[in-house]
Amino acid sequence: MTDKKVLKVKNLVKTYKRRKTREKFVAVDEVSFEIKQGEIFALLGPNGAGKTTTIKSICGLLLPDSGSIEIMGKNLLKRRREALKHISAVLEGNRNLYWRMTPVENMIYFSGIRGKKLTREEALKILKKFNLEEKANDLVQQLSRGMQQKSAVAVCLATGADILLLDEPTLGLDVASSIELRSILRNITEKEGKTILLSTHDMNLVEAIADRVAIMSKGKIVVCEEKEKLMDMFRARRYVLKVSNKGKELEPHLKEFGAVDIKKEDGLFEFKIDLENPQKLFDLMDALKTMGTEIKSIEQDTVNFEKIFMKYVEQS
Ligand SMILES: Nc1ncnc2c1ncn2[C@@H]1O[C@H](COP(=O)(O)OP(=O)(O)OP(=O)(O)O)[C@@H](O)[C@H]1O
Repeated sequence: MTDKKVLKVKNLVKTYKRRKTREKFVAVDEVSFEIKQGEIFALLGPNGAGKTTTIKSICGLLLPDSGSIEIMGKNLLKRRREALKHISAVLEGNRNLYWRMTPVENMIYFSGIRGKKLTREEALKILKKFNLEEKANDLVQQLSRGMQQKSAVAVCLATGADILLLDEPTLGLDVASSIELRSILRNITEKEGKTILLSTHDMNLVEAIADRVAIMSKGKIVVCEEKEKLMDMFRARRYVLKVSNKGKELEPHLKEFGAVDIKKEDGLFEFKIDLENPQKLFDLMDALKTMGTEIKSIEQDTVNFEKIFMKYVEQS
C-alpha cells in the first residue's frame, strides 16, 4: 500500500424522490472518504444505507446533487472520460459479463471498448490467476456462479483499471469459492498495486481482507477506521465474567452495569460487559464484592466484525 490517494469522495449528496408522494429524501448525505493505492476499503451498512448509490456515483452511473469525486487526481464531473478510465466495476456479482460470450471474449471486448488492445495470451494469463484457464472457451452462461463471479473480476483486471469497485463479490458463493476469491483480491492489491472499494454484507470477507472500513447508516458514514484498530478497540473493552451468586438475585444488578448475554448455570453467572472505561470495571467489581459475590474469572471477549458492525448500526 502507498500513501497516494487514488480516490477522493468529498461531501457527496444524492437525493431521490419517493415514487408515490414525489417527496425528496436524502439517500447519500455529505459522504466523504479517501482511499489509498493498494488499499482494500470496505463500505458497509444495512440495506438501504446508501452504499450502492455511492458506488454508482463513483462509477459515473448516477449524477450526485453535490459534492466531488476525484479519481487518480481527475475530477469525475469535469474530466469524466479520463477519470472513468481508471475504474472498473462489478455491480451485483456478475452482471458486467455477456453471457453468450466466453470469459476470454468478454475480456477482449471490454478492454477494447476502453481503448486497450488485449491479446488472447494476455487474457489467458489473467484467467490463470483465477484458476479459470480451463474454462476460457466455455460460454459464461455455462459456468458456475462462482466461476462467473471470478470471471467478472478478471474482466475488470483485463481492462487495466487501477481501481476495482466490487459490489457483493461473494454473494451466493460456497465457502471454498469465497475463500479462493478472498486470496485473489488480496493478491491483486499486494502484488499489482490495484485498489479495491468493496461493498458487502459478508462480514467474514471484511474481517479477512479489508484494510479500512466505513460503516454507513441512513446515508451517513458513522465510522471510518482501519479494520485492525476497530477490532483492537472492541477486543480491549469487552469482557466475559463468571461469578458465583450464592443464592442472591444478581440479574437486575448486572443489568444496571450494562451486562448482556447473562447465563445462569449451576450457581454460576456468566455475562458479557462492554467497558468503555476501566473505571466501570472497578465499579462493577466493587459492587459484586459488596454483594458478597465471588468473581471466578474475567476474560476478554473474542471479537468478530459482525459484532462491531451491529454496535455502530444500532448506535446510529
Ligand atoms: N432509483 C431510485 N429511486 C428512488 N429511490 C432509490 C433509488 N435507488 C435507491 N433508492 C433508495 O435510496 C436508499 C439507498 O439505497 P441504496 O441502494 O444506495 O442502498 P444500499 O446501502 O446499497 O442497500 P442494499 O444493501 O440493500 O443494497 C434506499 O432507501 C433506496 O430505496
